[in-house]
Amino acid sequence: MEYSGDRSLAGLTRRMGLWLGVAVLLGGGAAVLLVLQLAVLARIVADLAFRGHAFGDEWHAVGLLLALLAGRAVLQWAADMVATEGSLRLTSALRAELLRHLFAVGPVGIAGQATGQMVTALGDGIAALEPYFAQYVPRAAMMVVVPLLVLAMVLHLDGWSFLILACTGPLVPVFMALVGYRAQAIMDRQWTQLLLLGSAFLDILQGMTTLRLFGRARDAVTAMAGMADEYRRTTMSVMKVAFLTSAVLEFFSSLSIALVAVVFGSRLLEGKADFQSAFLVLLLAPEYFMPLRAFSASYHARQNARAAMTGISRLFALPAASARPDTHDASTASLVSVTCENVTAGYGNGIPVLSDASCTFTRDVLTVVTGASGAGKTTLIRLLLGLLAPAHGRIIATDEQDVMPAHWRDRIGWLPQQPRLIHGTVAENLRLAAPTADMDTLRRVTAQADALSFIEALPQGFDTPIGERGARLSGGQVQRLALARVLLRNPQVLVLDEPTANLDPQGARRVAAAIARAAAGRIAIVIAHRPAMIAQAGQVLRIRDGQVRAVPHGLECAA
Ligand SMILES: Nc1ncnc2c1ncn2[C@@H]1O[C@H](COP(=O)(O)OP(=O)(O)OP(=O)(O)O)[C@@H](O)[C@H]1O
Repeated sequence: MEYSGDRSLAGLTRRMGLWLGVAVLLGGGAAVLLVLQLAVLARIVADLAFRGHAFGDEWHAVGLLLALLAGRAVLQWAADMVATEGSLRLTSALRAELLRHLFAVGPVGIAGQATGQMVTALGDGIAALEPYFAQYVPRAAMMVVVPLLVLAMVLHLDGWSFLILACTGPLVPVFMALVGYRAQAIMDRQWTQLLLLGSAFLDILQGMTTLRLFGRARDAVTAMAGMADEYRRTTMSVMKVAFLTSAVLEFFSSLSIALVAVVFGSRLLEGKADFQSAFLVLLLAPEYFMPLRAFSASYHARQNARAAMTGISRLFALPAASARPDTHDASTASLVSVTCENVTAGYGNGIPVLSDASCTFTRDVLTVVTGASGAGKTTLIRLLLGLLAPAHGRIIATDEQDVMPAHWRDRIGWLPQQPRLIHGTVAENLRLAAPTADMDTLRRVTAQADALSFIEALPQGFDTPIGERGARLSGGQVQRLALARVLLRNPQVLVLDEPTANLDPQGARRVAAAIARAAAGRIAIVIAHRPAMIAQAGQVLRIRDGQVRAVPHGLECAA
C-alpha cells in the first residue's frame, strides 16, 4: 500500500520513532555508566595516591570499575545495533515505496527523467540516508543527553568548572552550523555532479554503438573524464570543510579543558579544592565534548542525506498515472470488446493528439491500426493500457455478462515495439510472464508464436543464455520470443506495437501468421503498416488528424 505520510528527513525520522527511542535510551544508559565509571576511577586514584590505601584494599572498586566498563560497552553496542537496524528497515521501506511510486507514475510519466539519475537516487541516494538515521540522528540526541549529564555532575563538584563548560560548550554547535551552512551548498553541488556522472555513464553504455559509428567514442571518454575530475574537485572542497569543522571543534574543546585545568589546578594548589573532585572534573571535561566530536564526524551524513533527499523527493513528486479502475465489478467472465468513447488525449498542455476519437475493438476480430508517423497510434495504445488518462471521454471494456470488470486492464498482454529481454536463458525470459510454467506450456506457447523451431535449434535449447537485448537472436526471433512470453499469460486482450516493423517480408509473414493464430478467441489490436499484417486483419483503423476511422475493405494498403 502506498505510504501517504511526510517524506521529509524530519518525517522519516519520526517514522523511525521506536527504534530511535530505544537507541537513545540505551545510549543514555551507557552515558550514565560512563560518569559512574569515571567517578569510581577518580576515587581509586585518590585513595591510592593521597589516602594511603594499599592496592589490595581497592579490589572491590576495581571490580566495580571493570563491571561498569563492560556494561557500558554492551549498552553502546546495543544502541548502535538498534539504530542501524532501524535505519536499514526505514531505508529499505523507502526504496520499495519509491519503486512502487515509479510504477504508479508509469513509463509515460517517467519518460522525461534521466534513467541514470533515477538509478542513482534509488541506489546511492537512499544508501546516503542510512548513515543519517543510523549515526547522525542518535548522535544528535546524545549530544544533548551526555553533556547535560556531565554538566550536572560537574555542578555538583565545582561551580567554576561548571561555568566554563556551560559557556564554551554551546559555542561549538554555533560555529559548526556556520561552517555547515557553507558546506551544504558544496554538498548539493557534489550530489548534482554524482547524478550527472551516473546519467552520463549510463548514456555512454547504452549509446556505445552510436558513439563508435559516429567516431565520437574518444570525445565521450574525454567528457566523462572531465566530469569525473570536476566531481573530484568538489569532493576535495567537501573534505576541506570537514577538516575546518573538526579544527573548530578541537580548538574550542582544548581551550575549554585547558581553562578548567588551570582554574581548578590553581585552586588545588592553594588548598581550596580536593584532589578527587579536581581529577574527576578533568576526566569529565573531555567526555563533555566527546559527543560533539562524534556528532561532528557524522555531520556530513546529514548534508549528504539532505542533498540526496532533494533527488528522491523530486521522484516522489511525479504524479501517479490516474487511469485506474473506473468500476468495482468483480466479474471474471471473458472480455468481448473494448471501446474508446469520444476520447480526447495528449501530453501536457499542447494540442491533443487524439480529439473526440471513437472506436471499438471486438473479440475474434483482429484489428490493425495504421496511420502516419506521429499520428497517435502509440498514444492510443497508451490509453488502452491505462498509461495515459484521457482528458475527455472514456475507455470501457465489456465482458460476456455485459459488465465492465474492475482491473480489466490486468487482462491485457502488451508487446512493445522493442521488447526487452533480460540477461538470462530463453526459459527464464519466458517465465517472467509465468514463473511456474512447466516445459510443456513453454513449448506450446512458443509453437503458437512460431518460436519453437529456432529455440530448439539453439545450442542449449530453452537453456541457452541470451544477452540483455537478445544479442544472440535476430530481430524476428526476438519478436516471436516476446510474443510467446505475452501469450504465456493467456491475455484476453492482445496489444502489439509494430511487431513486423523491422522484419524482412518472409519474417513479417511468419510473425503476422503467428499473431493471426494467437488472435483467435481474443481482442487483438496490432499497430502495423506491412501488407503481410494488414492482410490478416478483420478490421483496419486509420488515425489521422486526431480521429480514428475504419478503412473500407480493399483500401487497406493505401491506409
Ligand atoms: N511522452 C510524450 N510527451 C510529449 N509528446 C509526446 C510523447 N509521446 C508522443 N508524443 C507526441 O504525440 C504525438 C503522437 O505520438 P505517437 O507516438 O502516438 O505517434 P505514432 O503514431 O505512434 O508514431 P510512430 O509511428 O512514429 O511511432 C507526436 O506528435 C509525438 O511527438
